[in-house]
This record gives sequence, C-alpha cells and structure tokens, in this order.
Amino acid sequence: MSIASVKSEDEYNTLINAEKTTVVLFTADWAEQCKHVQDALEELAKFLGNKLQFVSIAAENFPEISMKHQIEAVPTIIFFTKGTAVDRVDGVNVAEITAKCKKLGGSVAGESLEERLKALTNKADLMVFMKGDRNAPRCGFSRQLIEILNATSLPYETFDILNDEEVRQGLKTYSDWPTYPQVYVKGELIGGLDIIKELKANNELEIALKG
Ligand SMILES: N[C@@H](CCC(=O)N[C@@H](CS)C(=O)NCC(=O)O)C(=O)O
Repeated sequence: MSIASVKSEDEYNTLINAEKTTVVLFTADWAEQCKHVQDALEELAKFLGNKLQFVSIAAENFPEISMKHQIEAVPTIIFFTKGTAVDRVDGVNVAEITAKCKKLGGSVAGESLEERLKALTNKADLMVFMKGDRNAPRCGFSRQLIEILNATSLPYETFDILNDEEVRQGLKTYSDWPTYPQVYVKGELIGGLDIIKELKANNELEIALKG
C-alpha cells in the first residue's frame, strides 16, 4: 500500500477533519530521510490501514499549513483526530512513530492489535503461526515444521496467517521476525524453521518447546 500525497489544501482539510485519525507526513522529495519514514509508514499502513489513514504532504508546496504547525524540518509527522493535532514526531524516529501509530490506531475500537497478538501467541503453551494448518500446510517451510513437531509427542495449536492479513503483517512487527512459520512457547517467540531444525540437531528441541 503506498501513501497518497496531498494535492490541495481542500483535500488536506477533508482528510484531517475525518473521524478516523490521520497520520500526516510532512515531507520533501530531496530529503533522503523522508523516504525512510515513508517506507515505515507503508509497513504500518498494512496492518493499521483500517484504523488510521496515512498521507504525505510536500511541506514546501503548502507553506501556510507548514507554518501553522511549525514544521521546522522534514520529516515531521502530525497525527490529527477530527481536525485537531493530537500528537507529533519530529525527525526520523521510527520506533516512536510505530508506537504512536499503534497507540492511536489501537484505541479506536476495543482490543488493540497488540493485545490481540499477545492473546493469540498465548492461546496454547506451544503455538505455531503458519501458512495453512497442521492438516494442510500451504508452504514447504510450514510443512517441514509440522513434520518435526508431529514427531514429538507435544500438543500444539496452529494459526493460519493466510486467513488474517492483520495478524500476518502485525506479528512480523510485534516479534521483529519477518517470516513464517513462527513458533511460540508460552507467548515467547522461539523462532522459525531454521531455529527449530537447529534445536533438533542439538537435541534441545523438546526442552525448548516445553518452556
Ligand atoms: N528460513 C525461514 C524460512 C521461512 C520463510 O522464508 N518464509 C517466507 C515464505 S513462506 C515468509 O513467511 N515470508 C513472509 C510472508 O509470506 O508474509 C525459517 O527459518 O523459518
């Protein structure tokens, strides 16, 4: 998902006055560091896109707006809820941007994505997030993992990330692990297939999976 660029002041006003919180990136084409923040927002939009709207605005093309919000450098992000600037992040601070997006996106309706992921990763003592399910893995990596787990006598549950794009993208950020399968013991990430294979080769698999 790419972040749309604001074309007019009218469009900007409509966006920031929306019910949904709007994340506005004040940017400039020439500033390399803006690209970094833009990429981070694009990742966040994948799983928060239903809670927040993300836009960028070329700060120098809209001097009145930039002056009003005291934009002194790009990138700067301002969060608007119903026309009011509720928060901001100056500069390239992806961790802070991520935390604020999660906070503002999560508080819209009930359980936040973070709470949901925490609950899901703790659903069983041994939890596997995979493509497909234990009876029908839909990726070679997930299938190999299931074969290894089935060879142990340990009970486990699976979650099919192909059925839930929010979890698929969200868990990558939540656990800082970019691929599936992902194996959790008591809510803690153990790793993917390579880690499980390594634990098995070292005869440490059962101990690690019991937690
Ligand atoms: N070396 C990885 C292999 C897993 C992997 O590369 N998975 C890819 C392809 S199935 C993946 O999940 N990509 C991200 C995605 O599809 O969302 C491991 O140890 O688990």
